[in-house]
Amino acid sequence: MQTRTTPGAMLKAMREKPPLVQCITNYVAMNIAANVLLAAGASPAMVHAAEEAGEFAGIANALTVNIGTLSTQWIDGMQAAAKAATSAGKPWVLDPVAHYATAFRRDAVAALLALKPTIIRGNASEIIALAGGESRGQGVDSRDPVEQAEGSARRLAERQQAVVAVTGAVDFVTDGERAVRITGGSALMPQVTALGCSLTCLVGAFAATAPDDIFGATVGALSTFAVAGEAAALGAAGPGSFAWRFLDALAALDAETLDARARVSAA
Ligand SMILES: Nc1ncnc2c1ncn2[C@@H]1O[C@H](COP(=O)(O)OP(=O)(O)OP(=O)(O)O)[C@@H](O)[C@H]1O
Ligand SMILES: Cc1ncsc1CCO
Ligand SMILES: [Mg+2]
Repeated sequence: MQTRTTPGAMLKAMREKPPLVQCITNYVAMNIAANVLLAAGASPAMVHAAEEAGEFAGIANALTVNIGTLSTQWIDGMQAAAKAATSAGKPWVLDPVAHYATAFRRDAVAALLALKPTIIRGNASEIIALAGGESRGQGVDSRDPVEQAEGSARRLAERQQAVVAVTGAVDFVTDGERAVRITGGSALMPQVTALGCSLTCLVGAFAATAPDDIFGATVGALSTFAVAGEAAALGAAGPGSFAWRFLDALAALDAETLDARARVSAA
């Protein structure tokens, strides 16, 4: 492992001092993402209005920005919050949902990238397109394997001076120099909408807990999903029962089990 603290130690620290995480996320994800953060031990707040998003970022410990259900008013809130987080030295995470699909999304993401996100989390199609490649994504769904996005992720991390996380069957995390793969999870995860969006919020929670180890925090959050996903899949009959089992598995996960089951290898 190339991180300073283990995922389990970070999970424990997060539960001992729950971070306030401002999540600007989409209408589809709001409920499940808030429940995921509560199950993991963080305090979520879904605050996006332009009138208050910047002010709220001043009191939150981390910010996450997801463009899933975008509108002009939301963009103003996202930019105000990102600026406030950056100027207060707090980590913020960008989730560029389907940014390749329309000019509106592409422009919004370009403006957000200019505000220097600390971490970028997306699926393989999103990360390939963000680095300037040809992606096969269909709407919000990835149609590319993560292995194909590894080079794109490294280039994007260098260009943006950010940690980049690509998720899928095997996750990949890089800061441009270090890189790891994380295995685990379940094929049922992409069958439940907005689990990726929820993971982005959890990455924010881990980053709030370990702001001096952003790479390790990202690996910690992804490992938590991988281990909880694997546990939830054991008794699941399909996406419906997987969804509630996943929340239960997250809430039941302890630091020792996480560290014993997390499979992180250098890439
Ligand atoms: N085939 C798979 N096997 C195991 N885990 C998976 C698989 N596909 C996705 N995951 C896991 O699901 C979680 C969400 O990642 P995914 O790449 O599906 O996000 P996403 O496409 O942004 O999702 P959404 O847009 O629906 O929120 C991650 O923890 C990832 O590791
Ligand atoms: C289905 C969907 N549409 C816009 S955002 C979202 C959630 C998964 O990204
Ligand atoms: Mg997504």
